[in-house]
Amino acid sequence: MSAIFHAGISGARGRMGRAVSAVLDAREDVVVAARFDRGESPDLSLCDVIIDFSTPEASVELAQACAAVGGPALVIGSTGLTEEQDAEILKAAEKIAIVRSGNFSLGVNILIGLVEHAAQRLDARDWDIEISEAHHRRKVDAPSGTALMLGEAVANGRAEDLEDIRMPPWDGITGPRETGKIGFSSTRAGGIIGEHTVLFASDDEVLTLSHSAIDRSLFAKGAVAAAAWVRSRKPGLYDMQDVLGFRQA
Ligand SMILES: NC(=O)C1=CN([C@@H]2O[C@H](COP(=O)(O)OP(=O)(O)OC[C@H]3O[C@@H](n4cnc5c(N)ncnc54)[C@H](OP(=O)(O)O)[C@@H]3O)[C@@H](O)[C@H]2O)C=CC1
Ligand SMILES: O=C(O)C1=N[C@H](C(=O)O)C[C@H](O)C1
Repeated sequence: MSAIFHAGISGARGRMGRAVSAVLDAREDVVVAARFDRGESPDLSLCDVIIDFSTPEASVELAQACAAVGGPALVIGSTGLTEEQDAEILKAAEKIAIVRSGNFSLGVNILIGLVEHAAQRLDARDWDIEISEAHHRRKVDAPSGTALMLGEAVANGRAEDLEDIRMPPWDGITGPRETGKIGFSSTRAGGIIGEHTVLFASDDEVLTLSHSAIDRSLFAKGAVAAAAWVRSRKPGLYDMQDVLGFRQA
């Protein structure tokens, strides 16, 4: 058995916080040293690593607080951060190790590589790309963090900046589709856990790459694997590609 570590859960009473709690409680090598929500201040010194699925504001505050005292390490799953909030997380990662991902599932992290590969090989002059996602009615941000990661994968494959090729949602008299742009669309309904599809369409054929999350515990298991990985890393901003060993040296 690996060495015991002390974990904290931020957003502990939320959907993901409860899923993380269940995964941690089932492990013999983890002591849950802190569980906290809005308005509660954890004793950071009790934890080797904190897993955070809360809100953009709460994630930034937590990262700043941990960075100010040189630890614990963090796993951040919150989505919907602004560019400024992204920059604050990056700054905190100069002082502590942080794994951040919009999706902790193995399947999505494989999908990212497939999407980048396809985007690199399918000529942007012939192939249009649309990214669609569906989630439960309580999700507050759109497009999802995963959809944006898939957009980044397309942009990397095409050697472009996502912000330069991202289109506003289709609505009204839009005119014809601009060559080389990526469209995003979102559905919010019922209890859908998380569906993502990247559609590549030419005049002659359509290729779809997609992922379905069947149970929310999927993300919790990935986040706990990230916590076990990051607690002994040096300061820096990491993602699931690092945790899974997919990053090329
Ligand atoms: N990366 C991934 O794989 C995944 C990411 N997510 C993302 O995780 C986030 C949370 O999702 P979900 O669990 O469904 O949302 P919930 O709304 O169910 O849970 C969020 C929790 O965070 C709490 N919270 C709010 N402010 C603070 C704070 N300052 N400190 C600590 N906790 C706080 C909330 O408390 P209160 O209710 O009192 O406000 C609530 O308990 C979202 O951004 C979602 O998109 C979700 C699934 C997977
Ligand atoms: O809010 C959710 O539930 C989810 N959020 C993440 C996202 O924004 O991509 C990951 C997952 O799809 C579930």
